[in-house]
Amino acid sequence: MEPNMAGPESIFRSIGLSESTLRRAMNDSRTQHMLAAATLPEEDVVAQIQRAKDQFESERRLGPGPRVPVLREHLAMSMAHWRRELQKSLTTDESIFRRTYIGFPKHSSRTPLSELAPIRLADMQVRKTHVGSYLLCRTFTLPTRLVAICAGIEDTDGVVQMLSIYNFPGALSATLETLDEILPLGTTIALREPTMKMDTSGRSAFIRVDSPTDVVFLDAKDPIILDARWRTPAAPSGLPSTADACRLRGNAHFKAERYLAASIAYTRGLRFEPPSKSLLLNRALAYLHLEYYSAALSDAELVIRDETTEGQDRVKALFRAARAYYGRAEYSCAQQLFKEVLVYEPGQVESVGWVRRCEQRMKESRDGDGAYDWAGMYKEAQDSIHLDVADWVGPVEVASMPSRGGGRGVIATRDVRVGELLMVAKPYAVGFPATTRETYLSYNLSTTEIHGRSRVELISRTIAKVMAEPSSAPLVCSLYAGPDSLPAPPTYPEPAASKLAAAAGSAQGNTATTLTNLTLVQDVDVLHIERACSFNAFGIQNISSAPKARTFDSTPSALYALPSLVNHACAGTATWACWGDVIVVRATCNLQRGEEVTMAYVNSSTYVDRAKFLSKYFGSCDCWLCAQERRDGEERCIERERLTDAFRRYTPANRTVSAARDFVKAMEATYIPGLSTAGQVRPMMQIAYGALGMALRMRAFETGQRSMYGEVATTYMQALEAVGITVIDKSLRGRLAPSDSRTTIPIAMTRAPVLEWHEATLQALGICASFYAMLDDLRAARWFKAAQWLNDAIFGGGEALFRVQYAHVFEDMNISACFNM
Ligand SMILES: C[S@@+](CC[C@H](N)C(=O)[O-])C[C@H]1O[C@@H](n2cnc3c(N)ncnc32)[C@H](O)[C@@H]1O
Repeated sequence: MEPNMAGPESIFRSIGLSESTLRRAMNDSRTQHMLAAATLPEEDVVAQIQRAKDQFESERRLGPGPRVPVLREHLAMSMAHWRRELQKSLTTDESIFRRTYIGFPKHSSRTPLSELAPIRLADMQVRKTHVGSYLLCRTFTLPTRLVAICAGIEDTDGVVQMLSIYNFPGALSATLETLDEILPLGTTIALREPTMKMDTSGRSAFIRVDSPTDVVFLDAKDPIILDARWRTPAAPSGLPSTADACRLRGNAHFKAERYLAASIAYTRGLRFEPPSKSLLLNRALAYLHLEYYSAALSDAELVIRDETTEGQDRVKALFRAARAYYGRAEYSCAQQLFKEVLVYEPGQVESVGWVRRCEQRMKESRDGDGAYDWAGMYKEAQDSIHLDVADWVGPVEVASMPSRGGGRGVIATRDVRVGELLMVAKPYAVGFPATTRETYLSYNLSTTEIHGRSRVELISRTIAKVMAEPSSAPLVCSLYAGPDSLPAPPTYPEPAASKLAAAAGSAQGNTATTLTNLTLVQDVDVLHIERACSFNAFGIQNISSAPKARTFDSTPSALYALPSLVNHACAGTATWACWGDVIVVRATCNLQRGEEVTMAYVNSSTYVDRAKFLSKYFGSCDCWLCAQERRDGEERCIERERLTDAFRRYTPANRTVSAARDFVKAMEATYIPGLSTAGQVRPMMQIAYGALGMALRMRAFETGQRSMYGEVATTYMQALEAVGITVIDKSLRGRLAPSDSRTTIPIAMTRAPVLEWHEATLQALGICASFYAMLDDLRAARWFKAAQWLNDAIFGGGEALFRVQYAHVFEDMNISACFNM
């Protein structure tokens, strides 16, 4: 469900570097280093990952060894150096490339601090996770970051070591101001079951924390701190010492859109003056921006419950609580509170708007397909990746599928028609490709892939959400995490689809104080989350934007709940499309009750391409299309890919009718009549016929030979047949039966095209345009309807969506009049 790698050109395009930055970057040694890594041929990526695996294995075999001491001054100097480097990279145009590994075994503590015994740095060993122990320490340097947040720490004996905390919420791409708020000088922490490792140079040791929940931020009044005797004096933190000063500091962060830093500053303020309403209200707002809705709700409710709260404070608290409920998809509760705001401030424009939005969301989650404004969503997705719509679960449920990894799948709960809506799901979390100068290369040891920033951010945001919305943790825990995952994924029927869907939005039972003290209550298993992302993440190709080249970091990466339980089939019984970050699944054929809902994880016509992609997730695909193509033999499949690549490399001027005819002929020759897929679904033939149709259309247009359009129409009909569409009326001229009205559709409305649905709609429009050019308005109108039906089967939305989606095509083909025919 993720894009493949591509060459440097598309990588740079996907990173979004400007020409000037690109030129500068090309002269930078780190760029060359990144290019060398990112454009490695597949075998080299595999080899690099194997080397990393070997290194982990040899460290495991070597076993624990003595700690490598480090001098306080040296550590302080290198921290200061890395901090300067970070500052420089954040304030200059320099590009930075960060390399990280995911998917290797790592520890996340599940034992509460109170049940752990203290350990000192001097008693720790390298290559060891100190299970059963905690390390009390405090930072004696300012923090910096590479992929992880780093700082120098000392224990009560004054012994020092470097600390690296990976996956801290909000720390990816954090500025120094945010880092200084998370880990200011003199921060006292307890590290649960810490791991000491050697760095990659093999010269120095450091403490590596993978799960941010293993870091416990200690309050000055904590018994552990009260009992501690430090050999060295604490470094002055420079933090404000009154609630009001913390509020001002938080407000400054808030203004600069550093919402995590703001929330931490407000939290510090609340330690001085616990019931401060303004601090609670401000923090609730910061949490809303961070999408930590349960935490926001908890703060707002504290203010609401206080009987002395009145006036603007009450209005703000009600409004923020309502926004939090809305974020948790509890639209009815949200609406009730927005209405309460209107009691205090009748006609307040914002709340009036929100009441309406709640109404619309409730309608969507109740009524499904007809309640969504598909055309509006399409337009909205052109400007914003985040769409505001409700989830909807249609006639589907989770079922036991023992032969599939994870043991589950999704089935229809009743008979379903082609094109019927099956589910609409908002993402659990989304990560975005690099837009700044900071680029990530992440080597995945579970799937032997290379990822970019989008995957690194997805993992980090998933961790943050599990921490901020603890009630959603079971959802993430239950996702399939690959064959090596421990513990094994839960067996069917738990958790059922409805529970998964509910957990995605609801936060019942949350303590909702997750970030209050920066001590996070929900333990996070980072390895499971990394692996769950590996096996369930979707690469978002927004239907409203031009398709992007598949590179290691070209598209946002998202995690969904119920859609993650749908198994793969290249010719699936359903198809998925992303409207912004919202995934919409529809049936591609008529389904009987109990029939499995499957969809293609990778949308490619070529068997070779699909097989390569899927082999990383599960052996080979057993869908009927792959079985058919395998019968043709690997050589022919490779030949089809070669022919397609060769034709695609032609310049437009060279894509002549005769070149396209040769392409069709050569492609036909790869199918053996009788033995192979001849006469059945042949997605590669759609490409060839599509190319010929296009070449013929260009020729007809250039020469003005109207008679040529007949062949254009026939060729496009053949293209449609190649993707499984039954063309009922292939006639090019002559009278149609009197019953054949303009609205009679000349194709069988029994299944959507296999794989290349967008091409199929364009080809049906090409047929329409051909009849229109031949002055056959009746056939043109009928093929126009066929194109709309093909689009409807995949996207729904009827004529309204068809109009916005293909407006430019109607204009280009000069067929806009067909709407009125
Ligand atoms: C996104 S999950 C799908 C749901 C999964 N079956 C579960 O129980 O959670 C993807 C994993 O399901 C399994 N799977 C999906 N489609 C499959 C197929 N066609 N053949 C074999 N395994 C498949 C693979 O193990 C794959 O990595």
